[in-house]
Amino acid sequence: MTHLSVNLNKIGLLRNSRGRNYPNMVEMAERTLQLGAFGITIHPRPDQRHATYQDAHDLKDLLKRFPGAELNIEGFPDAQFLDVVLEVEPDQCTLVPDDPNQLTSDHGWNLARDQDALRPVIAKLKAKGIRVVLFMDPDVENMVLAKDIGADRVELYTEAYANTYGKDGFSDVLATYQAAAQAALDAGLGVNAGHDLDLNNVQTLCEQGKITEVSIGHALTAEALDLGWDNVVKAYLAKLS
Ligand SMILES: CC(=O)[C@@H](O)[C@H](O)COP(=O)(O)O
Ligand SMILES: NCC(=O)COP(=O)(O)O
Repeated sequence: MTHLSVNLNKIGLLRNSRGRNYPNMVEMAERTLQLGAFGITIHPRPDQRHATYQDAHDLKDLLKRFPGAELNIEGFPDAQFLDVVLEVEPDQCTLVPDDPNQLTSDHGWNLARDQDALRPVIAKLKAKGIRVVLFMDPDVENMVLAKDIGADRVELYTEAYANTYGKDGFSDVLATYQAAAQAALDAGLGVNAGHDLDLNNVQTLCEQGKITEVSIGHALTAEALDLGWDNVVKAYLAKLS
């Protein structure tokens, strides 16, 4: 079974578009956890275009009422992000190499270049008992280094997987992800996955049992426009069970 962490960025985007607290992030998170989701993910970006730093605090308070459920905060480790994460102390922090002005996350870490900057950040987060995940492209050769610099898990960036799903050449791309997941496991890392996963493509990625957790938000929110939020969360849980 693979854990489902629902990314609520797009709930924040809708909320922020009208300047009122509707839809309410905490209420949507509570509803999602009551449906059986393993956790909640948010990715507060420096411009707080969707998830905010205050959401991180509010969701941490909510998660105290759901023993066993987890809060995952994703983002680039700039000073403000790290201050918030070290104060909130989520169960998991996924470090993502995004620039502030990126539309969305679109690449994993270049560990050969970034390892010296990442090591102290990872150590500081782990000293607080926070599980640290590195957002990574599915490159087999980087997994040992990810472990060496202190990561607990990697999150495989799955846009390439999603873009080729069901098309010519997909089997080769799937093999790349499965090999990267196995290399991470062999290096002593846990394996998460995320970005552009959806109800159609998520099961194939997870069926070999190598993926501990998927975080899904954009497609899940769009699918909920057709199927309803509760039905979509339940559908993902069924696919991942
Ligand atoms: C790291 C990643 O791929 C996603 O978790 C990210 O949160 C997507 O961010 P947006 O919701 O801003 O596109
Ligand atoms: N880390 C991936 C995530 O949290 C959500 O990505 P997406 O489903 O919004 O593409």
